[in-house]
Amino acid sequence: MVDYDQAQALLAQLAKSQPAPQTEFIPLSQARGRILAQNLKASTPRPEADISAMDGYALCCADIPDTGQSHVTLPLRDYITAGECPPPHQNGTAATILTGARIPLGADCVIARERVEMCDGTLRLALSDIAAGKNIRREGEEFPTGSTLLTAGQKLDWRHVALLASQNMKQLAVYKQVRIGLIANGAEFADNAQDCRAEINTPLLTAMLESLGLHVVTRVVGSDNRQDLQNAVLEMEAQSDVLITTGGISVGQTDHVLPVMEQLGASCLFRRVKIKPGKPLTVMTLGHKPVFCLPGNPGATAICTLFFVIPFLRSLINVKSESDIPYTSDGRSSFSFSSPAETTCFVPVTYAQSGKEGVFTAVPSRGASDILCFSHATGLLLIPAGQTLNVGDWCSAIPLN
Ligand SMILES: Nc1nc2c(c(=O)[nH]1)N[C@H]1C(S)=C(S)[C@@H](COP(=O)(O)OP(=O)(O)OC[C@H]3O[C@@H](n4cnc5c(N)ncnc54)[C@H](O)[C@@H]3O)O[C@H]1N2
Ligand code: MOO
Repeated sequence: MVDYDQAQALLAQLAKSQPAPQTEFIPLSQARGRILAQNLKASTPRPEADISAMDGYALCCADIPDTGQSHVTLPLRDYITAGECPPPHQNGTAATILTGARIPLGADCVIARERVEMCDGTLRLALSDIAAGKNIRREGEEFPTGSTLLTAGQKLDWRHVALLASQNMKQLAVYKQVRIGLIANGAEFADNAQDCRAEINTPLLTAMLESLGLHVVTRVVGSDNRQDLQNAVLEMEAQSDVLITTGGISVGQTDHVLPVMEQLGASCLFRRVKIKPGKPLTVMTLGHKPVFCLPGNPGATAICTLFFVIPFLRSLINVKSESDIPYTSDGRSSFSFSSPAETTCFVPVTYAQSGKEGVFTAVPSRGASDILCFSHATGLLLIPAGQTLNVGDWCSAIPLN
């Protein structure tokens, strides 16, 4: 049995010993949720050229005669739409221009259509409306050529897809998805069990892990038969990079995960951790493949995944933590809690803003099997073994959403 810090140190070592993530090229349409494996510098600025921000009329301020009048008239010449390269500005005229169209060389101001009057094909506009640069989006004002747009390790969502599209990227390099083989086991999950129970852990873990950009394959072994479990392990091992089992890792007569793994030649990285909930957590390696054996209680499974499995997988797939929801939130505790001398405890909490500071409040939990507490909580606090959290203490929580 190891303590929390020893388990984390062993997992960090195990992560280092894993092969470097492989990359592949995918089309932009499949980029969402994947981890970028290349840096992206702008080869095209945005906007690509000086363009009009309004439907209106392009003119050159220097052309406007100072007549001392409040209004001025200009003949209308060209008609410029987005997608065409307009001829240069003609002195003393205005050109009709649509939003997004390129500003003709020599023009430096756009007056919105609704600000002018038309009289016999001539434009009448207020002098006070005319100002150099008005309603013009300048080339590169969002970003010039050469600016860094994205860096490797970025988990891609619609924001990054927009940047990739701006560079006309049809293909991009991403890390190959780490494949997770997920096995739940227990005779209570067979459809025909006398006392059939709802199987929660594979949907729970799939939802957690897929949101990290991982590829998850699941298998529920609805029996307490050791051979069935062994067959499932072999089948899943062949199609995954990391194996996760839930249930059957404690000391009951039907807890077959450990003996099956040992029979298949797996070595133990650690067996049980001094944490609550989640004590039975065991990590093994089958060949080079990491195997996380999580306790069956869904609350314990969720906590072990958040504090052990996900940090391990994040380091494996090179994902930058700032590219996701911030990994922790900080605030003061509104309650006190003491962890036993040797056991690190996890407490579900809510987080609310009070003045300039966040405040954590404990959410009641029935322990390792409780899943409702997570829906009432926004985060989890870790209270190290032997330590007391007092009211007003500053602390950090892992957010749950
Ligand atoms: N004599 C001892 N008994 C137990 C100990 C111990 O140290 N000595 N540890 C307890 C702790 S702590 C935990 S946690 C559990 C973990 O046991 P297992 O990992 O072997 O899990 P199971 O016995 O298979 O199941 C426990 C519980 O969770 C339910 N479960 C399991 N899998 C799922 C699933 N996929 N979906 C929903 N619910 C699941 C299962 O029905 C049981 O109710 O052991 C304690 N016992
Ligand atoms: O560790 Mo168990 O998960 O507390 O019930």
